[in-house]
Parts: sequence; C-alpha cells; structure tokens
Amino acid sequence: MENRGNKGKNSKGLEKYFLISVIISFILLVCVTVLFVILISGDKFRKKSKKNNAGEVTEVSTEKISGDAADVTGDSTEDVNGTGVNGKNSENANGIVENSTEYSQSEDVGNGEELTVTTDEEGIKYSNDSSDFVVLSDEVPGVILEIRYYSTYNFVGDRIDGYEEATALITKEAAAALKEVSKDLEKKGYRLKIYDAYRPESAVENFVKWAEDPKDEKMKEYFYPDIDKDELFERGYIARHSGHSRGSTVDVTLFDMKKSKDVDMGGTFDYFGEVSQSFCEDITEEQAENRKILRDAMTAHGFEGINGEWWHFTLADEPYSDIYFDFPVKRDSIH
Ligand SMILES: C[C@@H](N)C(=O)N[C@H](C)C(=O)O
Ligand SMILES: [Zn+2]
Repeated sequence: MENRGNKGKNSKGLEKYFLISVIISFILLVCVTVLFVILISGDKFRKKSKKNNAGEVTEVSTEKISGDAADVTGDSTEDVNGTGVNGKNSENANGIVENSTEYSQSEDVGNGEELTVTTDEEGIKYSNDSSDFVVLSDEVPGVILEIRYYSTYNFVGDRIDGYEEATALITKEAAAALKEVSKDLEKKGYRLKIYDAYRPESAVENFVKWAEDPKDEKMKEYFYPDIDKDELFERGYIARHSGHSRGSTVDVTLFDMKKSKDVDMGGTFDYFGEVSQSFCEDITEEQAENRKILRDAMTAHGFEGINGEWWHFTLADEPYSDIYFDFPVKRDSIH
C-alpha cells in the first residue's frame, strides 16, 4: 500500500516537472520570437529613414526584394506623407531586384513659391507643378507658333510624346522677357516664330527611345544627313536632360512681316550639322546679319544663345535652373 502511495507521489512529481519545463520552453520561445520581430522591424526602419536636403526625414527605401524579377519590374508608385514616392526597380548582377526609390518633397524654389519636387536616384529633380507656367501666345501678342514636336515634321517624323496641342508653354519670367523681345522686333518689321518652348520630360524620353532604334531613319535626309543617328546625343545635338524641360528655353526664328515669310537664317531648325552653329562662317553675310538681329534682340532681354544652334535661347536668370518639368503641352495644363 505504502509502495503504491510512493509510486503515486513520484508520478505526480514527474508530471509537475514536465509541466514546468513545457511552460518555461513556451516562455523562451515567445521571448525569442519577440526579440526577432523587434530586430527585423528596427532594421527596416533604419533603411527607410533618411534625411533630405531640407533636414526633414523623408521616406527613401533601399529595400531589397528577392524573387522573380518579372513580378517587380516597372515603375511603382506609393504615397508617403501625402507627397508620393516613386520606386523604380532594377535587377542587379546578383539577380536581386533593388528598389532604388525616388523621393518627393516640397521645395522652396527661391521665388516665394513652393513646388513638389521629386529627386531621382541620380539626384536629378523633377516636378509636374505647372503653377509658374503660362501659355506663351497669351503673353506675347503676335507671336507665331510652328510647334514642330506636335507636328510630324521633325527629326523623329512623328508627333512627340507630351505634345498634346499645338501650343507653347513657358515660365512667366521667360514669357515676360520674350514680350519685350517681340516689342523690339516688331518695330523692325519682324515677328517671333516659335518652334519649341517648354518640353516635357516625356518628350525627351521619346527622343531617347527613338535614338535606340537604328532602323528608324525616315527623316535622316532632312535633319541629320551627315551624322550617324547613334551620335546625336553624344555630340550634343539632343540632350538627355534638356534646358527646354526647365521651362525657360525657346527655339525661335524671325518672320518678316513685309515679305510675309521666314527670314533666311542660312539653315533650318533642328538641322543637325555645322551650318546650325550660331557663328558658322559658311553662310552669307546677310544670313549672318539676320542671325545677329535675332541674337541681339534676345540677349538684350536676358536670353543666352548656344554655339551649336542659332535658334536656341535660354533665359540666363531662369527661375528653375535645376528642375525638369513633366506635364503635357496643352492649355489645360495651366491653372
Ligand atoms: C533637339 C534640339 N531641338 C534641342 O533642343 N537640342 C538641345 C541640345 C536640347 O535637347 O536641349
Ligand atoms: Zn532648343
């Protein structure tokens, strides 16, 4: 009887130890899990927080996403703090897809205005805020528009992405300066004819895509007969980040009101070759003088030309010297 009583006591004691060790193991498991979760989320937070130029903390994800690249290629857009973060995914050499994310912030652009600006992984700033832009023909009476990238008569041979109407948009500052240029030239019997003004980033992307297709040379004989298509960017005839996208650049020529025709500049718009150089010596004196009339009128009101293209001028004191805009060329883009 006493033996049976001891056996009963021993098995109860064993049960007790078993129960206690189960409880301890369970508590240990919970602790390890909690610790693991804290470590993981801490790491993620450290990666996501980065100070922007203004000293504010902005979301910048450098998160690595492994797995099937096909699932994650393309652009992703995610709203963060109401401003937006655009992630562009690219696969690295190890087959890991890196989400090198752009970030957006509100930026004081120095003229009392705040713009929402997105900075990409190369540090290039973009905005789709058109609030400082106007319709050029509303501000400069008598200006003539021949918007080549809306038409198909340009070096690509098609309407260019982002040109949705045959109109010209430009910053208020550049429009005010052009108005003065136009007034001066009118006294001499000329009007300004505009080929291009603000150029959306999407248009530049269209140029880049076109340049990557060596078979598409349908406009070669008119615009670049002596230059290999694959050298147009390299030689500076077309820019990957164009001053036009900053909103204060125009491509312009003179229209003679008495003769009712374009003034002879000894070369045509977007001809990629030496004759387009502003001070080309291979043109007549009269043609050189005509280029001078245009250049003098533009520089008198704050524009600067470039050597490679007699028709291309940028407002020297441009309001957005490092911001590239991307909204469509159409009246509706202006509020
Ligand atoms: C493409 C041509 N019209 C032009 O604008 N070229 C300059 C270099 C640019 O792309 O800004
Ligand atoms: Zn130009």
